[in-house]
Amino acid sequence: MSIKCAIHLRIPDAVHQHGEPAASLSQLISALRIPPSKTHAFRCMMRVLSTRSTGFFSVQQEEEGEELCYSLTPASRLLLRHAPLNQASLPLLHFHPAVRDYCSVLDTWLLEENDKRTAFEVVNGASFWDYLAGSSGPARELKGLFYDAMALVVPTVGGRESLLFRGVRSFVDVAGGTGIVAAAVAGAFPEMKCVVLDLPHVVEGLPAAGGHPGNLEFVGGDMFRSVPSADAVLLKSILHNWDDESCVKILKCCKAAVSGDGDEVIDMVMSEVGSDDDDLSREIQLCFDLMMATLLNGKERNEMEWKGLFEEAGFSNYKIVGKIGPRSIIEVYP
Ligand SMILES: C[S@@+](CC[C@H](N)C(=O)[O-])C[C@H]1O[C@@H](n2cnc3c(N)ncnc32)[C@H](O)[C@@H]1O
Ligand SMILES: O=c1cc(-c2ccc(O)cc2)oc2c(O)c(O)ccc12
Repeated sequence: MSIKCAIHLRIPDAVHQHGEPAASLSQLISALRIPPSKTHAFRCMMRVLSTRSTGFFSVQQEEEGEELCYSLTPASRLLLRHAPLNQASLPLLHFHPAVRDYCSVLDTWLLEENDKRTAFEVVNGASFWDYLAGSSGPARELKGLFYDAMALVVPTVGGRESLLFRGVRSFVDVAGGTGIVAAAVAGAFPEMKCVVLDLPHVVEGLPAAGGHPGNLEFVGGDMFRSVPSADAVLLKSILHNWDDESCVKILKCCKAAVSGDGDEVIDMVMSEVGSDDDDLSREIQLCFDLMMATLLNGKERNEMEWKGLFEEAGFSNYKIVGKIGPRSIIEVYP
């Protein structure tokens, strides 16, 4: 809650604008117009945001008895309004009422035996994807935050030097959202025909929004029914949203669509306890696994589980060709 508050009040920007030396508490109180009746609470919040484990500000005290002064840390730099890698959408997404409310009923949801709905659906009356299609203010706000947050996970798959797209003349980003990854690929490979397939309400109006390379096309559709034909397809952060049966359906549609080398899957491969993955990657994988199990009917999978899905969908082989933090790149061959 303190992070959400810091983002909304733009505390990192106030510290940044103050410049060197670090901003004192009273300078921040004055810049942010905190009334006298709330200065104690503001001080408490700044202290919480400055502990070693929270790490949003570092604190200095020039001399004993003098005021504490605050400066930015790598974490709070990511919350600066104009930071190129601004990450503010992620905490705001998780504090959106529809998300916050479903997270607060997990105890009763876990005990409900005869209800196959996700915790998100129980609380919000619609699946996550149907909710995002809604036209209410909160739905539009969540949709904006969600696609902004997804844009933070744009792995470096799109560069000209990327081996993933060698010899590929056409590719489809299946459920490619608002096309951030596909636009990077299309820009790096102007000779390649690139298509983003996603639900109609997601891609509606996107080509006309401008700023997209000419070789990028948006198609509204349903990946469970059909995927446009191409040399290769990409599935990034998709299969972890779905149960095994749905994944096999999606993969079969992808297999029917590809005429070239095959599919690229970018998702997490759950590491085993004691593996080479660092603790943070493992912790992120575990949190995503829980989020997928409660927000959607999805899950994170270990290598054997991935292998089982690819085999059941009729693919001949697969190879884990790279890692990006907690995520892996898996090539899957027809
Ligand atoms: C987690 S997002 C990933 C978006 C994108 N691949 C990325 O990594 O930024 C999942 C996407 O699946 C899309 N989706 C859900 N159901 C779909 C369906 N039946 N057909 C096509 N896209 C679908 C959603 O609209 C959403 O954009
Ligand atoms: O609700 C989310 C949030 C994310 C997410 C996590 C970390 C980031 O740095 C950015 C975005 O990812 C999601 C995702 O991959 C998904 O399939 C569903 C929901 C979410």
